[in-house]
Amino acid sequence: MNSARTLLSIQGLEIDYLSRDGKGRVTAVKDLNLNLAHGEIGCLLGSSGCGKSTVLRAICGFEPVKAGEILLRDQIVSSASVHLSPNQRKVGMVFQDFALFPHLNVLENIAFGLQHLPNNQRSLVAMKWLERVSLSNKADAYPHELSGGQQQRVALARAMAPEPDLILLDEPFSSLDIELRERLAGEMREIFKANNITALLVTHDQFEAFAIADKVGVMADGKVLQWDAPYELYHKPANRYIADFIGRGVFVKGIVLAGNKVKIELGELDLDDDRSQEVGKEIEVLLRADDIQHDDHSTMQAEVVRKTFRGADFLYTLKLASGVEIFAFVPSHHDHAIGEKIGIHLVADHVVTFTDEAISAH
Ligand SMILES: Nc1ncnc2c1ncn2[C@@H]1O[C@H](COP(=O)(O)OP(=O)(O)OP(=O)(O)O)[C@@H](O)[C@H]1O
Repeated sequence: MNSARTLLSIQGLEIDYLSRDGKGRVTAVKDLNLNLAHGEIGCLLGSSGCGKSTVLRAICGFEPVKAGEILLRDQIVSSASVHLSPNQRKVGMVFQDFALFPHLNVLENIAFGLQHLPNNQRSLVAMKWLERVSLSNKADAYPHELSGGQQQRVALARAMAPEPDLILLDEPFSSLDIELRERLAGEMREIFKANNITALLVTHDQFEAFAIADKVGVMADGKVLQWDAPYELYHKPANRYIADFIGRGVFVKGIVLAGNKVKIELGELDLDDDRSQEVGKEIEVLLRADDIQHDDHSTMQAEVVRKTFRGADFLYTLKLASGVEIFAFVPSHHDHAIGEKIGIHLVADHVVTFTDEAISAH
């Protein structure tokens, strides 16, 4: 049963389409589950074609569902036998290209969704929302006179003004410059939190997802594989696919030692596991770029084989004596040449291991 604070609940959702040759059906979403509480920001993260947009369209009421249920405020709005129309759902949508009306000025764009209010109220309410996105000085401007980031804020104000229960955003940063995206994701989060807005967005960019969302669902092949806080996804990935998809890391071989430890080429790590592992068993250990620290005084050496300058740090690809390549973030004032050997040590304080399909994460 849903908790009283759950706003959106999706259970066992399945959606299919007519196949391109028209002869059968193809499944786009299957067995998808998630819950979003009031005031929470959720994000579906996955590569192209995994079914993200289909889920948003189904929540809006634009896509019929084959099985499962979508509930808003504990009311079924979509199932195999129930289908509320989009305007019965109190859901707002922000499209990828913002879809502002070019012939209306900013204030008129926002007022457009407020037809239910008397005329004298519409401009006042639209102005209030324009102030909330810090654009009251642009009320008379037309969309083409605004920057991409400003257009996005107008689109947000327009979606928020009718005070829907839930706002859905389809790739809200994809038409903006890459450098802007993370900053705008942070700004959007602040606007949603300040106005207690519940929102669900989709993106294929994990940095955007992490910058904005309280809960992120990693999607693959029509399913949400893990629905969790960004920190949990990074540090406690539920399976190998997620560990691989999130962050920069590699899997290295380890041997379980007595005392619940694991030995890898770089040293020993505590498994700290409730389920003790069989001594001598070979397992895989996830090593992220932030688990390796550069240390000039370390006797453990690795060769720089690749490096990417990221401003504050370099992402080094380092080759160990065995030939295994690992990643390390190193502050950018440590500028080492390709081919140079540098000292490193292991700083992993949580160990993510995989044995065949099973996983344990600490
Ligand atoms: N109208 C349609 N008819 C047939 N198949 C469709 C239709 N819409 C989507 N699909 C298929 O359903 C699957 C999921 O599509 P969807 O657009 O939801 O993915 P997505 O994760 O949002 O991708 P993207 O990031 O590229 O937009 C894809 O395999 C796609 O080809």
